[in-house]
Amino acid sequence: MLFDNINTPADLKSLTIEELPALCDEVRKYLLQSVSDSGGHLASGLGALELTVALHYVYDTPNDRLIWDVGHQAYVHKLLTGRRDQLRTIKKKDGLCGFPRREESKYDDFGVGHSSTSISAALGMALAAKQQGIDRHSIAVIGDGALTAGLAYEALNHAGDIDTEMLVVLNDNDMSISPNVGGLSKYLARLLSGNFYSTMRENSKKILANTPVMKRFARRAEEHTKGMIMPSATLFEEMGFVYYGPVDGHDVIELVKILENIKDINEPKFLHVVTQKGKGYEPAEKDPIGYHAVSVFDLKAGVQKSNKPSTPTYTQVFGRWLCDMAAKDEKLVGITPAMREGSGLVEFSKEFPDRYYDVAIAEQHAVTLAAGMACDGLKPIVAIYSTFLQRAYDQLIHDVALQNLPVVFAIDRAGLVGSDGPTHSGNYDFSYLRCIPNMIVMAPSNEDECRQMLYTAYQQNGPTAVRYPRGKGTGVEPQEEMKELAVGKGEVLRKGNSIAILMFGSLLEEATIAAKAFGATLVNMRFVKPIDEDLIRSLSESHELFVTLEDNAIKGGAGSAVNEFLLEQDISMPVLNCGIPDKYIEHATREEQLEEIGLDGAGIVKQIGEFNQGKYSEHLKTA
Ligand SMILES: Cc1ncc(C[n+]2csc(CCOP(=O)(O)OP(=O)(O)O)c2C)c(N)n1
Ligand SMILES: CC(=O)[C@@H](O)[C@H](O)COP(=O)(O)O
Ligand SMILES: [Mg+2]
Repeated sequence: MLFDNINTPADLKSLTIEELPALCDEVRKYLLQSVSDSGGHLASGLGALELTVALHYVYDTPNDRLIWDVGHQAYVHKLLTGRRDQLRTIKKKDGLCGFPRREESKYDDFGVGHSSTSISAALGMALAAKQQGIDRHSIAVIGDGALTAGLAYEALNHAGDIDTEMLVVLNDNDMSISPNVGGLSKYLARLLSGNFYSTMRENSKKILANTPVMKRFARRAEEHTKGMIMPSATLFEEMGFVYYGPVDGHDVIELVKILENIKDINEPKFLHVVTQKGKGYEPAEKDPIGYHAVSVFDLKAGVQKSNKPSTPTYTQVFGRWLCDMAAKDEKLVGITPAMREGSGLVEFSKEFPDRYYDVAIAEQHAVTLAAGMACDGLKPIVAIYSTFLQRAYDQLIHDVALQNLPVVFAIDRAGLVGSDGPTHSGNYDFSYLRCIPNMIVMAPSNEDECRQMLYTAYQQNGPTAVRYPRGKGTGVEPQEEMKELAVGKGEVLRKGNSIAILMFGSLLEEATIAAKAFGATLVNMRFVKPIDEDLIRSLSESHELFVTLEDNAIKGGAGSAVNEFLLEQDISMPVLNCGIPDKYIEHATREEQLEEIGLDGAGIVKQIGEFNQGKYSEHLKTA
């Protein structure tokens, strides 16, 4: 077996080019077995497999810089760079990171996870090499989905204008997580049709047209070129790149030859590679969405759709609410930046196709689009992961909040997200939202409250945010009825003695354990902004310690809001702020992450018991 002896790119280079197709078959089998055993991102890696082998075969990594956009497709990169035996640990506690990570390997040249950064980073490294007289190539591998984000064009605009050698490889599989959308996707198809047919003519139509992936692209090309005038030069050439392609991204020998031919051309280069997401595993080829990210599954049976009825996740609660609210109000529109499935908009997109907008990977555009819609009578819901909303922070402030526009931000994956690790954690939205004037910020303690908060947010005339974690909460089935909550009001769940636990968001089970352990008062604060000042004031008169609790950074978080109020009001009151400490929390399960930072029940008990030299441990009820 060829792959048995391949641990580094140097080993790879010992093979003949003719051996590479067989190697790819072995790597594909290994990848499938490993990811079916461990879970992780799969379809993208299958699609980028031959490209990964060819790049490491031709280029001198790690001296040459190779940057993977998003990085979810880089499992084969990890296999070929000394991490084969660890691949089964990927995304697990103390295991490999799910994305390239500088600290993990000298072959991981740039940390990724958020899309569309690769061209900027690769250009930065190309310029650094040039300025320091280092002989080094710089390559960015970016998908057609990632190429829909504005950041990629900022980089292309710069890279194409300066005579610095670098290579941008577009891995075009016509898929984002969902099918790719937008004019660019159609443009790439037109490119295929123009260059595609000329390439096919040159390289003998029979061979290329009959490869499944090229046949599929031929159909796609036809579809998007009816009556079109073929561009004389591609967009990328107009921006200053030398354009090559499209080429079959599963023909590893062809890829090697092309990469060797263009490697030393001293220009900004753009290689358009066409691939199939999920290539080589029929279930994934047929369902690239379902195999984008997988849990452990049986290779023979494939991923099984779980049909056991259980209480809905927060995401499902949102998706159901969106449809129910849309049925009541025709002004409602739903916007997602390329996360239809993850954010729970599949049902809405089917029931209300004319009010559903997937704007591709374009978070900044999503937010300002919503602002424009809100100016002229619509009620937009921006469904977005907390971590990805970070990319549209200025648009949220400048275009929505400053103009006090009625946009609802349905923020999913808030707080610790588990196996995707620090690049995807939503640890900061309390901190980055509550400082913005006009914002209302809510955090539900269970799935029913999530529904009520979404409804409450929708009733407001200004910008609102409801943030909720990945997965399920306390398993409370949402009521059908939607009712408006009193804005800025929390609720006392449990009256206790001298300690009051002020909980913000989804740590209700953990907070309840701690409240019972100390016989403490437990408060569901519900609103981070406006915070329930009257409740805080009255509780301060009957308690001797506040414990604030949040699945958010302590710094600037909800606990800070309590601290600020007490200080402003000259209320002297000890406060223990429990939340995410000022560091990055590594990938693990969410439960392991919470335990690691003392936000599980026992951890909160320990924090309270040890606070101020154990002053309050006397209140600890004997077990
Ligand atoms: C800024 C940002 N928004 C959204 C995502 C979520 N996301 C991860 S992969 C992906 C699709 C990427 O499509 P493409 O670049 O074509 O890669 P492919 O999966 O097709 O290989 C998206 C939207 C992200 N990682 N970063
Ligand atoms: C790579 C990427 O950014 C997405 O695939 C992300 O991993 C999805 O996260 P969820 O699995 O929480 O939807
Ligand atoms: Mg793609």
